[in-house]
Amino acid sequence: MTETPARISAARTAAFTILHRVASGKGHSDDLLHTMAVNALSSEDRNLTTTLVLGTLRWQLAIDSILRPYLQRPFQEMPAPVLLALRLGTFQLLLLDRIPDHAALNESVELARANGAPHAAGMVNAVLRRVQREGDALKKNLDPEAAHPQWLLDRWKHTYGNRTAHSIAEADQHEPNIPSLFNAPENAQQMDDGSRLIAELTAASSSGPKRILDCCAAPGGKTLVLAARHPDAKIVAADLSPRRLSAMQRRVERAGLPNIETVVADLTAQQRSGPFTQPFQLILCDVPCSGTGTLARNPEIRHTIRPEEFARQAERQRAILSTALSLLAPGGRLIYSTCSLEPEENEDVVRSVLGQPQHAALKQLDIAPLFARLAKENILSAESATNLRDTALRGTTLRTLPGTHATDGFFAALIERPA
Ligand SMILES: C[S@@+](CC[C@H](N)C(=O)[O-])C[C@H]1O[C@@H](n2cnc3c(N)ncnc32)[C@H](O)[C@@H]1O
Repeated sequence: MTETPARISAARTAAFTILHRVASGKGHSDDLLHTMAVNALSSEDRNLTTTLVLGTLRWQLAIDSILRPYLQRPFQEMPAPVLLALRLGTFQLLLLDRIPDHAALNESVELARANGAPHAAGMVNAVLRRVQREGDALKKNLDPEAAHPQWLLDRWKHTYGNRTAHSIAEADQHEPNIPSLFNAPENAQQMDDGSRLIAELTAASSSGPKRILDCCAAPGGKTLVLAARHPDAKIVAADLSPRRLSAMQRRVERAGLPNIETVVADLTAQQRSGPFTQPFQLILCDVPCSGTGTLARNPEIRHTIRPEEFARQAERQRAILSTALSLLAPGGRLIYSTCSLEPEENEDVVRSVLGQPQHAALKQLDIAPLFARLAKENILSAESATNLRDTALRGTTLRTLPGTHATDGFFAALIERPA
């Protein structure tokens, strides 16, 4: 983190540094907001840093369309620090009521000056003063839809209808919901409700499995739920990334769970050796995905994602699902899940893989009865279970939607290999 010049607060310096790294493709906001440098800030500064980073990234597209007519040069020709200072300043002026205008304005000018653009300080000052003056009119144009790429919004409108697409866009502009879906917290692990729902549905889909496979396990939140629900099972937690898996291994050790074995493996390739020689009665296949259901939590995804990405993701997802299904024991069950809103990564993947001749024996089951089972085990209230059954199903699959449900957007399909 760069040193804080006297006239710039620690929070704004930290936010600027993180936004600069995100814009240069040098890290994800979520990781960068949890570094030692940020943890060393006071809790007030840490909170402000988080608000500034996530808020600016969430509103960036709408802010850019406000700024564009005020600028004499196209964005591409503008030095990154100038653009970032303008975005940060505009975000505070238009969207953060508790920040005094003079702090938002002056510190943004100083940020541009201190980060290699002293010549642009006058311009940043003039543009932000205009934003301040015209603030009331500009605020009316801050539409959540304008904060998303049009092509992505059009996809959601096509898949879910205009009204639902609008509520997804609205939900993306707010802090994610605090976990509240389940009756009791799980292991005091920080886990969002959508992720936990996937883990609980997986655990509930099988009784007394001897061997469980978590195919794409790191950082391991769902594995820990599976271990808590099936303490007598042997759990193999596989992941391609040694770095993510070793962080997971430390988490597993802290939780004191000897029944989890972590293993580095590429599940796009068939696996026959080591822990994969015996089949599994229960498999979670929580594949890597575009993450379009998590834009409130991961706001920058909307700035980097491209339409052609879904086909690339789907190719890898089909390969992983196919490997996982080949490891499923007779009578065994598998949950395929993503945090993507795109059918190409969800229903289409399941349909395509189940259509392959080697998987002809497999059957897709209705996921709905699992809600009742979670209620029966007092993991969900009866009311939540009924509500999910009535609102979070698309055909036989789970489909949670930001704005409709108090969770990120998750998909899950249940597959069985008949005994
Ligand atoms: C959605 S995340 C899994 C989250 C995890 N299930 C949890 O709840 O904490 C997807 C994971 O898949 C892993 N991955 C990506 N490609 C893989 C592959 N070919 N084989 C196995 N794991 C892979 C990534 O490293 C990442 O950790």
